[in-house]
Amino acid sequence: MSKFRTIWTTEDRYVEVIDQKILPHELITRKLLTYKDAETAIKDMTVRGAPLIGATAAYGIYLAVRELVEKQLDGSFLDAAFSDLRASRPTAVNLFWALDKMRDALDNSEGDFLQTAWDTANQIVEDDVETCRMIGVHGLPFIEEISKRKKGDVVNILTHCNAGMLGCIEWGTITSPIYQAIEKGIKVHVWVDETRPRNQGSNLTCYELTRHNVPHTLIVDNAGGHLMQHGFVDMVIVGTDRTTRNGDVANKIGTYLKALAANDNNIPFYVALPSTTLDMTIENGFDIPIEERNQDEVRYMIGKQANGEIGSVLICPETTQASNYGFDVTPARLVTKIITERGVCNASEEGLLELFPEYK
Ligand SMILES: CSC[C@@H](O)[C@@H](O)C(=O)COP(=O)(O)O
Repeated sequence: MSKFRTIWTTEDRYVEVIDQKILPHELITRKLLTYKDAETAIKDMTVRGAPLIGATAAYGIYLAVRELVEKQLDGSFLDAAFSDLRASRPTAVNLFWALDKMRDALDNSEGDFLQTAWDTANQIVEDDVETCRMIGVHGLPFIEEISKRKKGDVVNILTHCNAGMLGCIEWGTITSPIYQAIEKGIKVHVWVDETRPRNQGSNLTCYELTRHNVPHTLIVDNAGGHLMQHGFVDMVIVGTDRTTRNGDVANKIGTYLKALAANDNNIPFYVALPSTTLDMTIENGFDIPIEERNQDEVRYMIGKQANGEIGSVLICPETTQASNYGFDVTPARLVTKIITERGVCNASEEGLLELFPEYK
């Protein structure tokens, strides 16, 4: 299966990303020349998805070191880069993980800081590719099992937001088992929640499933419960932006409601978790900072208009105020299993520690 990447380096050692704000209508790339470009790309969601946010921040630090060296700036410039990038988005812990990793590497560098920053950021990217591939290896048996039970009939999988390769580097977390199932000839169909207000489901998940010839159907965010009640969903699989010590899972707003509906209908609810999204410093999900974004993301909808132009339309009275929480927390008790690059575990401290004993 041919894959594409969401972030890559150029011959002149800058960084390029896909502009996810205008997918699926146009495939345009943006070159990041400074750490400020990386910061803006994260803030305005040119790039998004926990692992990709982390990778972009890591390259942001590389770009800051490069600017510092080229313009002979002092260390306060790098400190500013770290604090600006840290403030770019609050919920996905991969951002802070990647920045800490860059800080450690620079603190322990024995000479060429620029090379250290370059190597470390590149390694973060390559590691994510392998992590996602392995999540697919460990997640595939769940799809295989359902396929066998259904005697080779289509396995219907519901997902929310985009935890595909567009949220990562390659493979994706929830899409990795799906792509690997398709490669094995298993019949799969994906129900894609549109995921208001930014529509990562309709814009991004549908885009990448189309690109990989995966049968899928777009549904409104409120359809999942109905589909589950009528036996049209065999499993739910979602990504995460931060999973805490007790197994609580923060993910795109609306994930919790899908977990409740899955639980009520005895449908397994899986979370694909790269270890870079694990936050063992937080006991439970209530302490996760939940992003609140601009209300206009709710008040307006963006799309391609009949004249071919990409634009927005107001969908409520001019004076109506909106609230825009970006994420919610699914309690561990509603999660059937967590699928990581090291294997599968229960959504609990015990379960996570079995796979990640270094956090004991
Ligand atoms: C592998 S990506 C996992 C999560 O980051 C994803 O499910 C998600 O919620 C993305 O939110 P976004 O606001 O688009 O960055």
